[in-house]
Amino acid sequence: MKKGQAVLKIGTRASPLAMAQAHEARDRLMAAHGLDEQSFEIVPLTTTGDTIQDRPLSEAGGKGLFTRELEDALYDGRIDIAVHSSKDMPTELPPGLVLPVFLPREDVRDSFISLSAPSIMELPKGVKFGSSSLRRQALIRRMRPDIDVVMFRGNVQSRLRKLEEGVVSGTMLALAGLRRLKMEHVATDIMPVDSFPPAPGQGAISIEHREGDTQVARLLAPIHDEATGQALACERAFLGALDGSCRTPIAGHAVIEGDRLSFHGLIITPDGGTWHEIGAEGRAGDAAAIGAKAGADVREKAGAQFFEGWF
Ligand SMILES: NCc1[nH]cc(CCC(=O)O)c1CC(=O)O
Repeated sequence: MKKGQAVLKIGTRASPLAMAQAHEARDRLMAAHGLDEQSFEIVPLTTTGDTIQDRPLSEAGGKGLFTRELEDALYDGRIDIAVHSSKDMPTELPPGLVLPVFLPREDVRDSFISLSAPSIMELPKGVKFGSSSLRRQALIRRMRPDIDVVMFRGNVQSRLRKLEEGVVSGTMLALAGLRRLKMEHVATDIMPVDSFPPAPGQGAISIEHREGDTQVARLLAPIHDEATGQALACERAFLGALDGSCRTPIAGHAVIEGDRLSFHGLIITPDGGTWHEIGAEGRAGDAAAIGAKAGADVREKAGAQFFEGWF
């Protein structure tokens, strides 16, 4: 792509966080190739996941709700690339599409947000806590079985309003999202990864495009971050081995140091009462195999009855 020539169409959800992620991808492409804004068009699309506000996404069909519209637009050429939160990406892609590019990962941790207590442990007994993530709900219940965990959706602004109105006493958001929105200051506390492990893919932006689109692949190559790609290969393989869906509280976090990878995974019942953890280490180049084995191992450790009733 040369200056003033073809325009790369960047598909994204229309939410403020998704738009920030699309701009980050565009800015990295501009810097890598010495291009200006005229070479790119950001195309915001509304997805099913954005329009359903009244019920848990896990009931509405789970993963894919945020990505299907973008994938249709890739198929019919309305967009050339789709920028995603990796956390929202199903482990299996539709035919003819690839997800080969990951931008350098933001902070993977969850943040606790409250106007009434400095930490989860200091929340008064029995108060309401809002989250729509089954993983966060289960991990909160593990820490505080007395707390009333309620469904809570919507963007950052609407969640903060509900906190002010006293609808809930606390909620949780990915620190990465807050940072990208320049709203880190609303975080009350930051959860440690050991006791509150993040979702597979949390904090990483990924880019999907049509298989065999070599022009786009070449354009994207310089903005891919290899360490993030390896961590994500491990985490997504872990999720895949567990048939990961939104109905399954699963956490998985891989850390890359040089050519080494270490992984921590956890599966937990929705009530937070029972969980199984797994640790794994190996070569970063074996990321996907390490994640898949960790998934198989934790599944065996847990036993079939662990999954009954909620898979
Ligand atoms: N499912 C919504 C979603 N997808 C990605 C992020 C945060 C940003 C990230 O993890 O990269 C969020 C919101 C949240 O969990 O706070």
